[in-house]
Amino acid sequence: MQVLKFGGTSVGSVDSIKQVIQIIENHRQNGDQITVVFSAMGGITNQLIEIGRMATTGETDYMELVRRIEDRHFNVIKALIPVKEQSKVFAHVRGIINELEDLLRGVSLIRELTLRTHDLITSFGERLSTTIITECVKSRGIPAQFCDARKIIKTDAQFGQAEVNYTLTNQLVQEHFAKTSDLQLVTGFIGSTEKNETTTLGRGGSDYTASILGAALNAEVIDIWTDVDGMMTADPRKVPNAFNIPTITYAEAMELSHFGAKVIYPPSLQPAFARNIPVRVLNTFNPTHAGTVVSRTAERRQYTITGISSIDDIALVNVQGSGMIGVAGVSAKLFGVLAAHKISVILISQASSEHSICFAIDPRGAENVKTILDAEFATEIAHGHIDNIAIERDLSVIATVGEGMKKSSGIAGKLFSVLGKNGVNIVAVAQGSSEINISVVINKNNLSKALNSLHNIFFQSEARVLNLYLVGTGLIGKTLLQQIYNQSEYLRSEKLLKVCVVGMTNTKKMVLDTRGISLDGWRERLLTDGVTTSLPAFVEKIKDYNLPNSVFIDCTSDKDIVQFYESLLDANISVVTPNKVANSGPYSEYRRLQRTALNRGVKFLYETNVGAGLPIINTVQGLMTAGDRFLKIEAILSGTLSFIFNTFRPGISFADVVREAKEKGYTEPDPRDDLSGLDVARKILILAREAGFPLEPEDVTIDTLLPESCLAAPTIPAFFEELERNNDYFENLLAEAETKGEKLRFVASFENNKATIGLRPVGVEHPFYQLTGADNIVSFTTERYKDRPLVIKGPGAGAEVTASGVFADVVSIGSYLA
Ligand SMILES: NC(=O)C1=CN([C@@H]2O[C@H](COP(=O)(O)OP(=O)(O)OC[C@H]3O[C@@H](n4cnc5c(N)ncnc54)[C@H](OP(=O)(O)O)[C@@H]3O)[C@@H](O)[C@H]2O)C=CC1
Ligand SMILES: N[C@@H](CC=O)C(=O)O
Ligand code: NA
Repeated sequence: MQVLKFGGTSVGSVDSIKQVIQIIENHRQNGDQITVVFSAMGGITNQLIEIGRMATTGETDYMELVRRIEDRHFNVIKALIPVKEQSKVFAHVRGIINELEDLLRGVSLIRELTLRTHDLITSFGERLSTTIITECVKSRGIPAQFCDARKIIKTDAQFGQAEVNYTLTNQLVQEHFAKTSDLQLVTGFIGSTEKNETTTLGRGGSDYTASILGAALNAEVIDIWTDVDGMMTADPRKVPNAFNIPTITYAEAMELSHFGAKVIYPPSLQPAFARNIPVRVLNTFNPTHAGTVVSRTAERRQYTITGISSIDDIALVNVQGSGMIGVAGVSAKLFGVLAAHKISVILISQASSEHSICFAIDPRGAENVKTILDAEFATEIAHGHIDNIAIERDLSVIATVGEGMKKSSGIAGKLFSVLGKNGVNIVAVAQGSSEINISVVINKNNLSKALNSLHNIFFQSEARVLNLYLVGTGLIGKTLLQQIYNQSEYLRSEKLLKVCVVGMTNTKKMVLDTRGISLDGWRERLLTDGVTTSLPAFVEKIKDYNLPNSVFIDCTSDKDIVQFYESLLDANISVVTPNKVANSGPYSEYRRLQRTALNRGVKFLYETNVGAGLPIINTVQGLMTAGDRFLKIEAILSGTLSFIFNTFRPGISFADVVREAKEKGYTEPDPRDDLSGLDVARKILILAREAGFPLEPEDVTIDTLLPESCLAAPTIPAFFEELERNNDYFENLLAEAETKGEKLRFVASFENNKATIGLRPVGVEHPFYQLTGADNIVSFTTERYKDRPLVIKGPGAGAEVTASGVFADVVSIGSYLA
């Protein structure tokens, strides 16, 4: 025997009832012996409750609602039962509705609704749905019988939530089923007392009916047909990556449902559980999906945890005081009084110091709880043994559930670490000794971020999402987007990293979309959906979204944007940038950003500040971490100037060579920054700082290579004009060097706390002499690299190598967060 149960949405419309009948027919074709339980059509039970309420107040409009209920059932008859059989069924249903109307008239007369009458009113939902479906099934030639559960499920007289008399019920069920071979279609949710008064079975009612029948008939399986593909690893409305759980134990299902997973109500499965009958949760609207099997033992799984659930709004009550330490009975008194007032406690946590106990409750009852406890502990509070009862609101609780957590170490570590890296503060923690649930209380505004980052980390085979916000879609920004686009498949399959650009902006337009901006059409998206740029608004939105694993990428050379870095880092958002402005201002600002990132456990990365994608900053940081000490740095740090002095020849215009450097993507957005030496000054300053020296910008001496008039040029076109005018000056510089067999190199050096930069002619014996193209070279002399320096050399400017360095920083954050 198999027991099937169809919930409210499954029997909620003509189309869905057709689906249900199809499922029943499939079972019959397979030769399965089945019994089917039905809920009321979706929404009807609530309407019946409302009708009952209206009747007690004397409102007569309830008749209108009764008509609507009747119409909904009549429409099913019209659609699914052959015309010539309809009138008989209409009459039958009308009879049931008449009974309801008589009852309501009575209620309306005495203006009183007892729980007993309430149960009787709500019983009509299941009676109506099951009646019409029985007729539909019979009209298809299937021998079927309507079975009113009130005849076989016997309960006590606790109306609203009656207790089942299993001995009597089992006997009645077995007798009933022994008498007939017709398919039994049973009303869910209802039963009756021994005096035949109608009762209801409380929360999870129809599932409970299926479970009672399954247990009494020793069914091989109970199928709960719903409108979702079984239970999910998390609520898919909050965690888009949530997926189906194929098997789950009763205990896990119980824990998850306590924390808000509402697909089934596991306590109602207790009779099935006691007899070790598996329960399948299936989708009426996707019947071939395997759903979820709930059973005593789940098969071995891929993941250590089974699901994550949450209660979105809770309040935490904190009872603390020195008078609690070592005093027996405080918690007994506390929880005794809560129980006496029927206050349900969601979670409890007590530190072993016994100094405080905190517990979570429904926030709607918080004021009441405070009043109760203030009264109960009035003496202790008056004597100062217990502090005032404190209530904290706007909190959520997240439960991480799984049998796989039992005796497996590192789970809590992982949980706290991922929340920590995402800046989610943990207010309280509880783990039961069953070890299948770790619950954390957090601020409500972090709920979505916490759920998503936990889901991401525990369900490892799915790619972890890295959420990127890009400012600047110029040369470097657009090249970066192209590289991300080209590499996304590799990152997803080989690094389990899903890189998702969720915001982008330039000086004109900005667009934000938490679902991600498609990278093969980002320009169009920016044009069509973009709104006028406002950097403060962009940054505020990023903080508002509060997405896990967020990275802000600044691909501008803007000076003002850096003012946002600190608050972003403070909000646990990592920052990656090729922009040198933040790191080359006052030392205190540089230091503050480093500290903020460190304190927040997020990353501030800027490898491309020096030598573009060449691993220069990482190398310096590596040496520093390992305890080396820097003695001297000598370097060529400008790709632009390298290129210029490797290309400029007598007879070629110097200005044209600079133009060519710009076209090749080597220069700063404003090439005056390269030619004036400012760009190199920033780089040597950053290198010195990374090497542990607290230099200020004014500590860098610049021997400029430009004539005064070029330096003073007010615009970029005027600058190029000045370069044209000074062509002789540059030719002379070159000629002078060449006569000595030397080459011109713009060299930066740092030694004895002093940084200098300037044009230096270098002879053939000098290591910088051979440099070609736009290459950079850096030579580090340190305590450990003293006899021969550590040298890094290669292309130090250009869109591809720079974007690639930015990209590498971004991906390293992905690995760190994982
Ligand atoms: N080229 C190279 O080899 C290297 C460059 N870098 C650094 O990379 C950075 C970017 O350079 P590059 O791509 O050439 O510069 P571009 O001028 O090509 O692009 C800058 C982008 O930033 C946008 N932008 C500027 N200010 C703002 C603002 N306030 N708000 C929003 N958007 C803004 C611009 O918008 P719009 O499009 O509307 O003008 C543009 O899209 C610079 O800091 C540079 O120093 C670092 C290492 C090497
Ligand atoms: N304009 C710079 C680019 C890298 O920072 C250069 O020429 O080196
Ligand atoms: Na670099």
